[in-house]
Amino acid sequence: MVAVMGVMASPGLVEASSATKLGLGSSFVSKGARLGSLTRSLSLGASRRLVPGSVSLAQGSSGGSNRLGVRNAVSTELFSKISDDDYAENFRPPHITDIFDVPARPSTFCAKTSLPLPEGRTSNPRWSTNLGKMFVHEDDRVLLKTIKYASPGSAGAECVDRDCNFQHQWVARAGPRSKIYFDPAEVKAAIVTCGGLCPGLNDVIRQIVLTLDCYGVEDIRGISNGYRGFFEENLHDIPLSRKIVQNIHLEGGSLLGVSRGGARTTDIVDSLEKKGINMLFVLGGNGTHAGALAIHNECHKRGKKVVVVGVPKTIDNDILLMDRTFGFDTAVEEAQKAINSAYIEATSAYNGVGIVKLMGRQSGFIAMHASLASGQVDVCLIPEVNFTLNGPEGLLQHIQYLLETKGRAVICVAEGAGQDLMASLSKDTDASGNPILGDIGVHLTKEVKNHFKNIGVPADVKYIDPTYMIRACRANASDRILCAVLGQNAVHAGFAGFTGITVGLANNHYVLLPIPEVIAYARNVDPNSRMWHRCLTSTGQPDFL
Ligand SMILES: Nc1ncnc2c1ncn2[C@@H]1O[C@H](COP(=O)(O)OP(=O)(O)O)[C@@H](O)[C@H]1O
Ligand SMILES: O=P(O)(O)OC[C@H]1O[C@](O)(COP(=O)(O)O)[C@@H](O)[C@@H]1O
Ligand SMILES: [Mg+2]
Repeated sequence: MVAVMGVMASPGLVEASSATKLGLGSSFVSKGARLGSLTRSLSLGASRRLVPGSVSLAQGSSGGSNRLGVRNAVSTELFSKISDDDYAENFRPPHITDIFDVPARPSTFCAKTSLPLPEGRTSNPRWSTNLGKMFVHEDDRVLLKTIKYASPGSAGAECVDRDCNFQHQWVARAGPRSKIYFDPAEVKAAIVTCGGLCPGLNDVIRQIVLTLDCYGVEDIRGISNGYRGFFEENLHDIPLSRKIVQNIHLEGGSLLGVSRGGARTTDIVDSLEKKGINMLFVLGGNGTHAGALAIHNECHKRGKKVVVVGVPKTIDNDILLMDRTFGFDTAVEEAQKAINSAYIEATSAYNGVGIVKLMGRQSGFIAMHASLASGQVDVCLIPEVNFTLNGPEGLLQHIQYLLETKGRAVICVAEGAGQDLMASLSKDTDASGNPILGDIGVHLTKEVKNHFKNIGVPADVKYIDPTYMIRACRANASDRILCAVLGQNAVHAGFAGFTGITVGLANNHYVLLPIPEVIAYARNVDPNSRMWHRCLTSTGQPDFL
């Protein structure tokens, strides 16, 4: 059980001593922000699930404090003492045998051949001799966090008590098990891709199909256009095989198509039942995984032996507990072309200003990493950090200063940044419930042009929006490897009987995580993180507040 204990606010832990020109001080997030998310997760947490990342005293990686709107110092008895056992319980991936009485059988996975097994055989005799130690032990675990912080005030510290005691957060290791819970001949597998596009979707689809094939599964289908493909009459399933997927990774997009909206769990599970699907692979982000969890719960409620396994897809990299999600690396790399173009335009023009907008609805990871990587960005703006346009500390004044001192300015802005600066802030949402954002790139461009026009200084402002070009491209080599391992591990997890889980790269190892742990809230850039400070060090920008 979780025993509540108090942690008194100690301002020294979280507030920077002095606000420097670099603005590091004001970027520190208050303890209140952190506690806000813990309180939220606990009060919402019907399942008593813990969100380990949300209990830091000194770090605010869950939604910038500006988003959570909780900046007060906290002196109430809010913190929970979380034991290693609590973590073990919360990270235990749900298993089909938790609910159904299903016998284990020897694995049919054979990585070396896709040839059908000889008549009457359920296992391949070559394993023991040829494949050596290929199976993961069911008790293998990966340590999620590896740093022992000496103080809650240490950079990036995540602590659950005032002494910052080390917590063993063990999570299940991904990979093929020697025992499986499905007869491949009886498996009807389906793959669905939801939400927005992301480089690498086809790689993951391909790897799931190839791995299913290695287990001996023949009935594999793709669901068209996301969750809608389950119930929209004009959408038809796509048969999948090793041959069909062989070269799909050479193109961006999704062979199956994507969509937003259509979170009709009952209809989806009706469709699963009708089609006899018992192994469902769901590729998508936070919303998709919420849908996958609902499907998993509904299947179990109906007594259907179905495993639901997620593969996190988010170009924004906004899923908790993972080192990175596939497509992110490619996005950062593709963004370099746009930033470099903005830089060339800005440096070649007389008083040139280059503005590049990158994706990142709530999380500025792409903008932050792309800015840091490029070394050509003077100002990086992300949703997690507020800024002002006007006044002596405002962005426009700084651009003027850059033109005076460098003769150019390059701005990289995440699409979710500065939403409060636009007059007609829309409350509309897309079909999935995501906020429809104002175009901060267009707004900034207009404001910069107006500013220089008003003060009678010529400025040549160029705006580049490469967002969909970045999202639609094929994955780079590094992401393709990530996709390969995640896709393969998703199948291993399904055959091993895990359900309501997702696969991920955590602390450089491949792991299985219960879905609620990764979607408790969107992962954000922590304005107090070392990475954001590195970005600020590189750009040299002030804090604009
Ligand atoms: N809370 C939710 N519960 C169930 N399904 C959801 C939920 N949020 C979104 N979905 C569904 O998941 C799919 C993808 O969601 P979306 O937010 O567009 O993309 P992403 O999965 O990348 O976050 C959509 O079909 C949407 O209707
Ligand atoms: O135009 P669309 O399809 O709504 O996509 C735009 C959104 O897609 C994203 O790239 C990723 O969103 P998802 O993770 O929900 O797919 C966001 O950064 C962006 O706001
Ligand atoms: Mg979403």
